[in-house]
Amino acid sequence: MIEIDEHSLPFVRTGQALLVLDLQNDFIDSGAVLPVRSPPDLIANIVKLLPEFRACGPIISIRSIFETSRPFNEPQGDSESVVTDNELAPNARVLGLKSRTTLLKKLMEQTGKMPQSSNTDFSTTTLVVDDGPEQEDNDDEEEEEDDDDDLEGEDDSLPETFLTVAPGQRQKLVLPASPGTNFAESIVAAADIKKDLFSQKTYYSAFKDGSLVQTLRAKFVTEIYICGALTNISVFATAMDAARHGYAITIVEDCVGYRSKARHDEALRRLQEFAGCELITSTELIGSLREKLRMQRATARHPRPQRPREKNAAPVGIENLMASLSLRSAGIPGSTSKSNSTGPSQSVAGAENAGAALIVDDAVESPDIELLMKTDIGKKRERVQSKVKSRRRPSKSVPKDTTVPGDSKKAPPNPATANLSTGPQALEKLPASSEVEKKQAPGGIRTSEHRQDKPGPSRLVVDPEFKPTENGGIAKEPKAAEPLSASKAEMETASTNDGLFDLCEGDTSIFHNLLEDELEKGIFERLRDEVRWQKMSHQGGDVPRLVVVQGEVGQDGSIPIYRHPADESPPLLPFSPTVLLIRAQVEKKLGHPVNHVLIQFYRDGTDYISEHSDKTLDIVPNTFIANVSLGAQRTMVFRAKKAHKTDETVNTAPAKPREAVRVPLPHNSMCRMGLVTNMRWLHSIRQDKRPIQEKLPEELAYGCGRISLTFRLIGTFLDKHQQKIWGQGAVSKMKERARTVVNGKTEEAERMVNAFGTENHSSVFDWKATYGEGFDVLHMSSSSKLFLSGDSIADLRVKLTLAEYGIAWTEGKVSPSFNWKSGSSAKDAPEIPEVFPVKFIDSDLSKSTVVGDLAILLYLDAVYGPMTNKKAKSPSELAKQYTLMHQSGDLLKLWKSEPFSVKPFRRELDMWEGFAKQESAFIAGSSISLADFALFPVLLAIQKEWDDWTGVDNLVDYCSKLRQRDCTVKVLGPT
Ligand SMILES: O=C(O)CCC(=O)C(=O)O
Ligand SMILES: [Fe+2]
Repeated sequence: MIEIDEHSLPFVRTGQALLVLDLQNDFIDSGAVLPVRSPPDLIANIVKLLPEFRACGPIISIRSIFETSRPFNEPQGDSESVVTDNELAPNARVLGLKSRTTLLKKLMEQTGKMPQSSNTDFSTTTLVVDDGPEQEDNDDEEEEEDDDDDLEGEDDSLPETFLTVAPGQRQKLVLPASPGTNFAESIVAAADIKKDLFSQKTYYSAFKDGSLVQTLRAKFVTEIYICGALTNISVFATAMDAARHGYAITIVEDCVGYRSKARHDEALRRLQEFAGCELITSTELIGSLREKLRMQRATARHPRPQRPREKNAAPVGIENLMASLSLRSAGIPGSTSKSNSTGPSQSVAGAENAGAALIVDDAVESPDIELLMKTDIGKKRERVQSKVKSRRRPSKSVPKDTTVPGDSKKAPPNPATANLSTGPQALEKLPASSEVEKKQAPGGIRTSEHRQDKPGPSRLVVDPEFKPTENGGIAKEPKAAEPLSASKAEMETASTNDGLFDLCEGDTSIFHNLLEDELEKGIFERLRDEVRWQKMSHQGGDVPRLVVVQGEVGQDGSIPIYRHPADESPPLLPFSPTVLLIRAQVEKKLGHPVNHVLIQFYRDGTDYISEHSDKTLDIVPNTFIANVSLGAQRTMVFRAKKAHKTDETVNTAPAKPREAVRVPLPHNSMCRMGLVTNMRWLHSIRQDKRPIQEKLPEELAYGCGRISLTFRLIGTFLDKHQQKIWGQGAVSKMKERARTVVNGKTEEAERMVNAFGTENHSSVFDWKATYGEGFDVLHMSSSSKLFLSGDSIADLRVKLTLAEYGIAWTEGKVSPSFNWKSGSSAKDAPEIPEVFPVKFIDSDLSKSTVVGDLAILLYLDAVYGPMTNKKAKSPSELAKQYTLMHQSGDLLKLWKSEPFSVKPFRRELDMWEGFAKQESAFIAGSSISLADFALFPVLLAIQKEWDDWTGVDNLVDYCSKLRQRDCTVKVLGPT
């Protein structure tokens, strides 16, 4: 085997591209068939952005042309993800459809019938929604337009899913060679025909036709910016696909067009949540691009020292290689081109259209790191290496009537003193002493001043049995409280631990060397192999990291519950031994206990968590959130939230890129995040797709895997049956008055999701007003869940039944147990079976759960099957169905028997041939039944390997008939 020294490989700086989607006459022209008129400045914003972006990376304009009808939001393989009204929460749907309903009524009056529609965003919901009362628009962001669903005067009978036609329907849009597919004039005028690329697609997603990835690869693009139309259709499908390809994606918020604000918002929400997309405004992006160019010019004028290489390392070859290709430079002012691999390493690899995106910037440290950190693009470029930096901005005073758990009253730090050399010196800016011991804790938390057993900070104890204070158990709010900060003893520990302090709002710190040697040794591997990781899936894709939730289980079986907007949460398991040891150290540093941990495994640099604020509905006020990092170093990016419209600066301050602080999180460190920072800043762990030559050894350590443990002190609890809820974030603050949990997409769930949204975008957040009443919502998802077993026959049996009965489901996967030491599946985890049985969780209020394929079949048949709404089957019919269902197992057993013996197997096949030969259409009678769902997957599996089907012609016919059936096509695709 040839060993490759990764560090001697040529080093190429990767770049970004702008995708401009579907800006064609059918959508943009004054006579557009499906006009996209929101936001009103859409085209103006894009036109302004194009020349600015061009200087930094390729622009690829892509239009759509109809080829064949494309499925969307279906489970099968080539279906694409888009957002239609069906994906909206019920209230948003009412909002989104309000004016459409009026329109529809008009249309009905005109035509005397309903518009034809199949599988459109219009079909299922419009008919049932009345013009409800005007909903309050929760969105308080100044720059966003009002709900602009007003399509008065336009033909809205066309669905937005313009590449999908129902049988019998005529395609009206994006027809090949029609003027509607021409790029809009304004876009052509703003294009640079020599530099920009133009392409076309026949799917919603620009990636599905296959050539885009190659184009991007050839240009070393790893970051994609997307603009165009519609946010919820092509932009959404493209970004979802881009995420699957591993690109870092940013949506230019005011450069994506839509027809419905509700669908636009939902698409952006999902893109952030599921695809890790970031949002940026065109003004911010232009600011960043300019800053980047300025940096490049400065760099060109003052070449930086080359990254140290090992003495005998091979020379960097890519510059020579690229220089020898006769490619055009985009001619960026100030850029230099060097083909000398031994000189200072700035060089331009001038690929066609790539522009500055390929500038090789190989410096160890930027002389102007401050600047880089301010630019959004610069952030992605810059490597914060040995010099990490603590930046703060002046703490804004929080309005009196605002609940700010853990707010700071400290004097605003002077930004001028928060410079590169901060680091441990910043300790002097810590408050002189902790207020924690003195503070009146919220209801349910007892402060014990004198802990005899252990030295260290005083201990807060959350008691699930707590009696409420007069305001219902919550801390007296909205008094702005002192930050819960480290005690003096703690600070001393911290100072010897070389961390970073006073970050963001001054209440957030990084502690290095959290665990002592003895505990630290081998902890990554121990934890990795100890906890039972779960893959979570959302929208057909996996959440980009593995997760597990652990917590303190009370003697009565009660558990803390942390709610945030997600379709599903893994079940809470008791703290495992290694986690308990880490928790003890964390509590020491925090000065208060924690009772809940979300453990996440970022398997490599492509795993990430998108930008968010932690939701404080269930987090006890005046506490910290602790993120412990083990394994490979990653960077946490804090980005200040947009200014709130009540913020006095908002009308006077010019739009500028939002402040960002990048904090490296080394192995064995802990980020102690204060709730004021959480309120005013978003945080994320972005994808890190830099080539390994660019990464630091600590970023490459542990096979690039990182485990984070997010500890919180939770004040909301569930009883052991997970049926009753009480405490801080629930309606009842007292256990004695615990109320029944609410599941499904209810009005209360929607209010809770809206409240979460408010917390995510408000930099001044009124906890009491938003969360004070409490929510009893537990599971929000209304679709049923299917956890596949990996046994293809069992899984197919269930899926066919679901598809036949028209039950919507989303698939989850329970990750198999694995042994990270050997990289194979676990042999030494006997308590976890190798194959989990297939599990179905229904969408009913009690989330009825059935395990095992045949059990699920019986359940589905009983609850959703034809017997439930038609006349009951006769006992003899049922007897036949159930018996044959059972007997399909015998066939499977014989087929799988080791050693395989032909005779009994043949005999069994002949028996089934007998059933198939009977007049009836299906195996147990004239209609499809459980016997078919159970048998057909077995026959399909046999057909894959067994060739001798002589004498069983009826069985063969039976198989091909079932293979053509809708339910099978839905699950397996067409033959
Ligand atoms: O992995 C991390 O350190 C961040 C996790 C996080 O922010 C969260 O789970 O809310
Ligand atoms: Fe977080």
